[in-house]
Amino acid sequence: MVGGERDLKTLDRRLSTIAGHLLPLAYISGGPPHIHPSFASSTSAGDRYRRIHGDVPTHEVSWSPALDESGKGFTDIIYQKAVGEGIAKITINRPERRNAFRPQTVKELIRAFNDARDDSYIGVIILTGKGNDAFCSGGDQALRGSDGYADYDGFGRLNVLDLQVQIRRLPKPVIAMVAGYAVGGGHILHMVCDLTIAAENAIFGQTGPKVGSFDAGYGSSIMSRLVGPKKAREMWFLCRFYNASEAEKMGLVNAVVPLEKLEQETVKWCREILRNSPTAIRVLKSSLNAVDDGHAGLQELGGNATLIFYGTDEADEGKMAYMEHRKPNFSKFSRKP
Ligand SMILES: CC(C)(COP(=O)(O)OP(=O)(O)OC[C@H]1O[C@@H](n2cnc3c(N)ncnc32)[C@H](O)[C@@H]1OP(=O)(O)O)[C@@H](O)C(=O)NCCC(=O)NCCSC(=O)CCC(=O)c1ccccc1C(=O)O
Repeated sequence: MVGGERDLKTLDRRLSTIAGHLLPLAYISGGPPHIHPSFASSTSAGDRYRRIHGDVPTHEVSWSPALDESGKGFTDIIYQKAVGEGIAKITINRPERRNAFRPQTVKELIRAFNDARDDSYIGVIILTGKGNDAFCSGGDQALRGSDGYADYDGFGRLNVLDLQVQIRRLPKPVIAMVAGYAVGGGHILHMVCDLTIAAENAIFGQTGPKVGSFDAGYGSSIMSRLVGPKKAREMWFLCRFYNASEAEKMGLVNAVVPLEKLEQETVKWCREILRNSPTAIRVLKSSLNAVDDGHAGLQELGGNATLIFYGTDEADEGKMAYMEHRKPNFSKFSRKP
């Protein structure tokens, strides 16, 4: 093949690739056609990715109980890991209180999230609530005192704020799996998760101003990002509840599925993520949070750059020179344009 012919073929191939990525006209004029998330696919039938990888498996997941390094059990949560796949599931287990959290609940959640972060086999974490009535109804109002929420030791705390930061900084995707109520501090917990899969019976909303509370941190700023400043004011000022399909339209959730399919669909999303590069996912999570998280967000993103840089010969040359008491030879590394 002569040069010109080859160039034309390359151009033709590139044009068809670009065309494949463009939205169909119907999308642009009338918005996307409604595809039930269960049937939505990451790839079009017959494309190369699908031929190589096949469909995302939908077989039933098998959970086994998990502990953290302390070996201590949990009372307020259930911590599980999927057998043979990198998924952890953390369940708030106070259904008699609509999964309201107390300081003990939050301490246990922090322990479980820490463990899932440290376990290199785990790539995705699901946060959910026990039963079908509630994901989480926020702070346990029966334990609220003048200095926060107090349980065993009598000291008031707002340790759920530490949990929110932990979820944001955790370098693995966290998926909120919501059935029933996600209200008050429970609504904020789902918002700080990376993705939310909701059952058709899910109900979302803030209640703080009704019960003399508010979250002026992530609960306000992240919400404003998710649903827009006007809608965020509506949610906080009026304290209305929104059903799953309203929440989906507002951009609060990624998908709405029948209640009986909730875990199956959530696990499918986990499996789809687990097929992808963990480092790409890690850096993307920190970059998607970076602007909103200010210096802490940049620090997280910057830490990822350092982590990746340590894997290069250039960084290794610096370390080896120090260890061998010699000058580093950085001249062999190009100053890339
Ligand atoms: C969730 C409901 C809408 C469910 O209604 P329904 O299905 O009819 O059930 P009920 O009969 O109301 O509830 C069953 C049972 O559970 C108890 N319960 C439910 N929620 C709580 C709760 N949050 N605290 C304590 N107890 C709760 C309820 O009393 C019943 O018990 P009985 O013994 O049978 O009476 C509805 O239950 C409801 O509206 N719940 C209250 C929701 C709420 O207002 N939550 C608190 C919002 S404020 C908050 O979460 C602050 C949290 C916080 O820590 C914080 C502080 C400062 C900054 C940030 C944060 C933060 O981000 O979290």
